[in-house]
Amino acid sequence: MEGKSEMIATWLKKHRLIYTGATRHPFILNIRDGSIDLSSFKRWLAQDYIFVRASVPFVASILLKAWKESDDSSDMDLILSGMAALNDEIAWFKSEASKWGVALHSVVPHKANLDYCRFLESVMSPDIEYAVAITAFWAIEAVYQESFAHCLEDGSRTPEELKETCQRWGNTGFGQFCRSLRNIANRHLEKASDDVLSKAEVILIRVLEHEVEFWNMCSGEI
Ligand SMILES: Cc1ncc(CNC=O)c(N)n1
Repeated sequence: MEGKSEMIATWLKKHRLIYTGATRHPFILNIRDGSIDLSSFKRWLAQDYIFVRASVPFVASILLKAWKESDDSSDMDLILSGMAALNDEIAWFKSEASKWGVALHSVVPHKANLDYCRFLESVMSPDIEYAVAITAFWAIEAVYQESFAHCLEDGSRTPEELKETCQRWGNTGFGQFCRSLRNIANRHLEKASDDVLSKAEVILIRVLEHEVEFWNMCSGEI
């Protein structure tokens, strides 16, 4: 197989439409142009809190795979920093929810969220190779980074009260974290068999589809 060195770039080119669908979703474009409906934002806040909690065991499973399978101990340091960020994030969701009057304990997860959390659980299986799982982790984080960074670019009209949310994932430190994850994924994909490569490509597409469904759920009237 030719050119295994930048698999992520190859796949992003190949699956550009779905990637753009996930990172430039109307939900994000509506934050960026200031037309976001606050009930949609609150729905996102409540549902994402559930998703972020489900991300903790997911990231823990990746930490375990890195410990077992990686040849580079700095992988673990980065993944551990991702876990620490989730801890801060959970505290942030609680304070943000109380600011917006959203009662997190009574939130019922919607179908798209349940489906996505079930998908995360499937990737936690010990049968899923590290290269595949880290590709999924990168994609999950990259979608949020690219989406929220877009809301902070010059010319955006993001409402003042939503800027802190956009900063959470749109900041340059998180951008660097995503680039480091991408480098780790590329390095492991380079050594992977064709079978593992095709599994990683499928996982990447699944993540992007789940992200689109998640935004759809937040935008909808349900
Ligand atoms: C649905 C979804 N996708 C990605 C992220 C970003 N990861 C951690 O915060 C998130 N919070 N929610």
